[in-house]
Amino acid sequence: MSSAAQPITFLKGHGTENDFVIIPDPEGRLDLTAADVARLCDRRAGIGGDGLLRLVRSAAHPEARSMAETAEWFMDYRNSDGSVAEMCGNGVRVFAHCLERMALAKTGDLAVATRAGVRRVSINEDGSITVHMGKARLPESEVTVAVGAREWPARNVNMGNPHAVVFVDELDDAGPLLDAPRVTPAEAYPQGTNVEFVVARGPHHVALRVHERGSGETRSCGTGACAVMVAAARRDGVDPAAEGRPATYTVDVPGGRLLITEHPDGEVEMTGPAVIVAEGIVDPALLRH
Ligand SMILES: N[C@@H](CCC[C@H](N)C(=O)O)C(=O)O
Repeated sequence: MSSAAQPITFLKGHGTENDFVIIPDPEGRLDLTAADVARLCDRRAGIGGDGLLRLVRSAAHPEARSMAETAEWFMDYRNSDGSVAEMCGNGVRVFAHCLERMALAKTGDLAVATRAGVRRVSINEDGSITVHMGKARLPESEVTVAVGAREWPARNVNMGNPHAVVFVDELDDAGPLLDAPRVTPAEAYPQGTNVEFVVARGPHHVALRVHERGSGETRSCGTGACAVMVAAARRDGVDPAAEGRPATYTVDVPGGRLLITEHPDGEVEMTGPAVIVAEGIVDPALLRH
């Protein structure tokens, strides 16, 4: 059934102010085009969001069917320009919170299928949510990020989706980030990348700004915070695999705070909030274009 033919129920939520339009579509009946997603995420003409989370049963989605035995639910994540991304760290917390609120999951543990694979999620008693984000990959490629006339060396970190992590003196050094930073060489990121600018705040404590692929500057990025934690740890000479003990960093984002732990086996765990702020019905006219 086409998305424009029927009223669509939505929720609006955020994780550290990385905000999402959430569309429950358990049986995978909606065909949301990139233009539909961009309309829904438009902050003036639509509902508004950095991205869109569609809740679909894994068994009902061709990209997730193979994960259906381990994870009942698939997070179909799109950026606000309608592009598809492999993973969204803040999104997966909001996704799990939404399942719990809709009585589709219980407090405790659940598995969520994503394009980057299955992620284990724990809904904690205090309302915070912990996600096992998988292992960071650190391709050795030399990468440069430039904004206007300034440029910096960057670390290439992959958390299922791509990141270029830049250490700067001040978070304002990169200016207003109205356009995507230039990242070279282009071959390091064949599908484009998210870019994080990072400053140290204290021992095991950093702060970031992020320009997201497909969404622009946002107030938080969960996968970005994980990429930053791993890059900052290596920069500080901290390597849990070599030391045999986990390392935890506090990562401040413009919209709040995330706690990120890297374990000796390389697994990265993220804990942070998830909030639902509204529910409603989309006027089908919004998607008639
Ligand atoms: N905000 C997200 C990341 C969303 C995807 C990203 N823009 C991409 O294209 O990879 C997060 O919290 O991780």
